[in-house]
Amino acid sequence: MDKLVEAIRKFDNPSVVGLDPTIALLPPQLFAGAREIVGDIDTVKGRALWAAMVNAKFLEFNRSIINAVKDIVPAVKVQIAMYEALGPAGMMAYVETCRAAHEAGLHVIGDIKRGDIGSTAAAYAYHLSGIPRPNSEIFQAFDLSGGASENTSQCKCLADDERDEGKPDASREELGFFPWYEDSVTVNPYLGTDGIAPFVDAAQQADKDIFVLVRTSNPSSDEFQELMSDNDQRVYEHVADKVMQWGSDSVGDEGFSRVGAVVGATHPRVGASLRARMPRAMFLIPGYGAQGGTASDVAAMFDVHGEGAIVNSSRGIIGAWRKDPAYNSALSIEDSLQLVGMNARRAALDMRDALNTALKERS
Ligand SMILES: O=C(O)c1cc(=O)[nH]c(=O)n1[C@@H]1O[C@H](COP(=O)(O)O)[C@@H](O)[C@H]1O
Repeated sequence: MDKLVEAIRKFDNPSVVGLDPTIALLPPQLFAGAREIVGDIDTVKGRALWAAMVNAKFLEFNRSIINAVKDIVPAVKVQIAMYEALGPAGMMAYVETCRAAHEAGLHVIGDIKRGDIGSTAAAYAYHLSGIPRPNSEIFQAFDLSGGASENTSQCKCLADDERDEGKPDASREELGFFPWYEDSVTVNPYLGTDGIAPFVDAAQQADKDIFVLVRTSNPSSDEFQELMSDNDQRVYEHVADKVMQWGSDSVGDEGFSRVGAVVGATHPRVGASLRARMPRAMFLIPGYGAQGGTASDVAAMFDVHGEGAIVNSSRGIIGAWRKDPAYNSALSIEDSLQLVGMNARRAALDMRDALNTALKERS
């Protein structure tokens, strides 16, 4: 987590902007003329065109936000569900969003919330470690290796593209190619250690991080997470102990392991107790703003130095333009996107200031 801690310090801002676009969060003028372009929505072609158009607009919208906040926030969290919902083109919009954020110098948290049996988790973990070269196990499993020169050259070509951008170092080159542009991903611990271990290994290999769901922000999260076990511990406390264990071999120079914890802003008391229980875990704290969490709710989830946590707001930032009286439907696309960016920036600055004030006031 060293790089994330450094980025937070650089901007004196422990917050992350969530890029969770939906059609309702985009200014309607972005879809002007959609009917003519899409034609008959009840045809396969019409729906495919609509999905492609929405994805292109998501990307345009995200870029305007990234540009507006890249000099004041350290990170973005990109929620894959919003893109996946639109089919294959959505995955490209996800990747291009991550790429745009990465190229703007932002730390990219891929909110992919994966978790599965070990062999499947190993495949998901390629989000971090990169897609392997053709002579490696995953290609053999799909029978794509064995002298398949075409595949070899395809992979080499993708690696070359990256080399041209001057990104990967030699060890990354050996691993494979990196189409996702994520610095960390979220994972679900419900399947236990074998579902998490591949992510920990991949993170270690690729100098990246993971965030494990420990105490989530949503209303029914207590159905399982608060259950009491035989030894008087709640389920989320067991998960917290596992997070510490999974991260024990990867504590960085700043004192945090590669295995962080997701703790909802909507549980201030539990969050404070988890802080003490997981001193080496960086917290990713969603639930600020739209879900009701406030700066004073999350202040106790930071460590004594006011570090060790990053707070996410998605709708509260990317949808801030909707409350701006300066918005009107006659604005041009360019002007509406400028308004989106300006409001996102203002909301992000307000959030930064609120968090820093709450951190100062608690001591
Ligand atoms: O892992 C997450 O990021 C996450 C965990 C959690 O407990 N609660 C939670 O809201 N999230 C995510 O954080 C974002 C919250 O969005 P807003 O409520 O709009 O700020 C969404 O992408 C959620 O999927």
